Amino acid sequence: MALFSRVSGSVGLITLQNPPVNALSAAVRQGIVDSVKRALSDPEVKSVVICGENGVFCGGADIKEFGGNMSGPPLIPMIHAIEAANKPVVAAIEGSALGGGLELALGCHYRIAHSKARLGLPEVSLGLLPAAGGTQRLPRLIGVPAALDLITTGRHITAAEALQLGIVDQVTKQSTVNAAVNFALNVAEKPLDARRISTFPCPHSSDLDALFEEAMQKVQKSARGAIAPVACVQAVRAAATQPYNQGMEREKELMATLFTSGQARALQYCFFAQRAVGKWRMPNGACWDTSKPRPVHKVAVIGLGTMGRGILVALAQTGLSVVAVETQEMQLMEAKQAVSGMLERGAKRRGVVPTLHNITYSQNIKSVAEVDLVIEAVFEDMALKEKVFQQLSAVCKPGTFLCTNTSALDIDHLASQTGNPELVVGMHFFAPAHVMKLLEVVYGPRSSPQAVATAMHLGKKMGKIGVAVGNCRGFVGNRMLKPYIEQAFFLLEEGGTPEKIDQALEEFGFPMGVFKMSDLSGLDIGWRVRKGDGLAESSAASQQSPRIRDGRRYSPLGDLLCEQGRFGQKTGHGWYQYDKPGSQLARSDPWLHSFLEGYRAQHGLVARRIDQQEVLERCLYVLINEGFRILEDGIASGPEDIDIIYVFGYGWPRHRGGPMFYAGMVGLAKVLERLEHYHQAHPDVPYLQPCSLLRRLVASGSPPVNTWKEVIKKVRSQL
Ligand SMILES: CC/C=C\C/C=C/C(=O)SCCNC(=O)CCNC(=O)[C@H](O)C(C)(C)COP(=O)(O)OP(=O)(O)OC[C@H]1O[C@@H](n2cnc3c(N)ncnc32)[C@H](O)[C@@H]1OP(=O)(O)O
Repeated sequence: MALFSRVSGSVGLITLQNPPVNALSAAVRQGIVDSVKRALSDPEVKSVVICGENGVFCGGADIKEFGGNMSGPPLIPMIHAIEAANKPVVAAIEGSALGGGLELALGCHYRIAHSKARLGLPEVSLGLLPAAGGTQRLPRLIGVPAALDLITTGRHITAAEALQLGIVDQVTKQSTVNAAVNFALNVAEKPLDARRISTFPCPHSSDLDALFEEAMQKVQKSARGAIAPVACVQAVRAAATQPYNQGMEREKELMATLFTSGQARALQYCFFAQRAVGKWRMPNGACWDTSKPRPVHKVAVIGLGTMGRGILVALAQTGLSVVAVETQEMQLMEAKQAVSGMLERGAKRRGVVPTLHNITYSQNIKSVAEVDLVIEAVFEDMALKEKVFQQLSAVCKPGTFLCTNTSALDIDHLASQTGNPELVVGMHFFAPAHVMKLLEVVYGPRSSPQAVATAMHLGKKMGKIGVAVGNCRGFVGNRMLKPYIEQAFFLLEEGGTPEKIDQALEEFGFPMGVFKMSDLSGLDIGWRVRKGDGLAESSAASQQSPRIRDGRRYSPLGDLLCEQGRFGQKTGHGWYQYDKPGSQLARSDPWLHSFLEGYRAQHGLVARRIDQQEVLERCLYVLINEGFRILEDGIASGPEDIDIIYVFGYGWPRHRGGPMFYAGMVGLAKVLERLEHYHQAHPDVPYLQPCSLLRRLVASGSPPVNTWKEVIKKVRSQL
């Protein structure tokens, strides 16, 4: 809805009403159309202000309407009618003016924003473009380069930046509606011709071709196969090179292609999935409604290696007081310097004061006695973590939450080392922890709902997307990664190369393939785990067949590289070679190729040609299959949890919606058929055996992803 009222005698005030973000639903659009007509026909009204209820101007088109039948007045003529009005229309922007909301404001003759408002055209992140004239008006208002930046990145800007760019005419710290009404009173009789953005010429540089070529190259490089950013550039190009009406036709044509694309569906699914995971639910039904987080004022981080430092930075940036404990003096000094640098650089980027004074450094674990929550980030070794948890349990005040940043170890076992296992949860951050958005909050069988609520709440404060998951080896993300990496190793044995396998995965949209990723994280990490599991034995010492473990196919390739001291980027050699230890540019390594040839010859393996399709099917479907097992086991509460973990923690291309959504797009029957096919060819690889939940979903007609939870409930109730 939109409410019309008359204020200050002659100002027509139109208030958008659609909580929580005043999205432009059919009813809101109808309300605007009716209110504008009323304002223009009322002789007492001399000027108009458009604002949003509850301190939010407008969050844009109603995304929930996109999947269905879109009724109600369309946006474009509605905005044209506002721009063509013969009375001044002022947008009073508080909170957010995003997407269609900003396009509505660009149709107004003036824009006044509150200093805390955020503006942007984020349609690209939903697989769309600003198709209510945004691609045509914005470049005419602020020039091509600035418009390209905002439209292709979808970034939200502050009111100050909007003022600097010329998007808004005034910024206020007072009541925006009052400021806009006063402004409207002042401009009531002013001519409007120079205020209609669609009539502006598009300001250009002399070499438009070069400018757009550069923009297109930049966008294609970062888009990783997403089509919307490319369409955004094409639409802005139309604004720069064609008259407004023709540009609008081009915008419409490009939008028509995007609107029905699978990518737009995937990206919109991600939008809602991200919000759905924020409303976590444990198997016992605990959620925000039943479990309130306990206030956390003081936090401790134990262990200042790479992960601990990142966590410390993220915590300090929230303004919380943090105690940082590192027992090794040298490591403590290095960490202190590194953390200060990270905080200073981050503060400079954000134009704020660095929060260095929030941190107290100590070598003594007893200094955490008064904190409300501890995040342990010591080396990934169970014996060491056990000891730390025993110490924490002894020194912390009663009620302190004890969290571990383990990426795979048993939360329940660590909880059993303490006097209060209900206070223990996992907080699994992703490297670099001050940058990566994902946080797996892992509950064990004894973790209290309040501990989960507190960890989720703290994560949100740190700017993380928390996903609450159950306790199992590797939790969700790393558990699914294991069969994915295993398949990549098998593909190498069968004739693949790191380059070809990585290329297939990068063309799919991952920022880096499995082997480059493994070189980056360090091959020794997996080696240590495999040694701990009794899998990786030195080839000389091994009593077992080198390629079989417990009757299952096993590839010792990773172990053999580690035996050679090839740990990846940090040693200058891994699956690739690097100019020097620590360099990032991966180059093909002839040594590796002859090593693979020798290995195949030694084991009687005949290399065959492996195409891109096989790489994708084997690596991705096996990962998806494990995702179904995770759902069946109740470790993740729904496919959205898995998808958000993969999109935000593992580089899964967002425009493909996450692995579980992707499986639905490919067709569950096809995923099942290909898994059966590969399992038949490799019966000694249990991960390839299709999971029973997948079979059940296919048998029940492959229902859409948002209905799987019902099927899962049934399957689990029958177990
Ligand atoms: C035919 C098309 C023609 C023209 C092109 C125009 C296209 C568009 O305008 S597309 C939409 C562009 N807008 C956006 O992408 C903004 C999306 N929203 C946000 O970024 C944020 O929600 C916010 C910054 C506006 C507010 O953030 P926050 O306060 O953190 O709240 P939440 O994100 O949790 O959202 C609360 C609640 O609102 C729902 N919601 C938000 N935006 C929309 C929307 N545009 N349409 C429908 N629903 C929206 C969101 O899902 C949450 O719902 P739940 O509480 O049920 O989870």
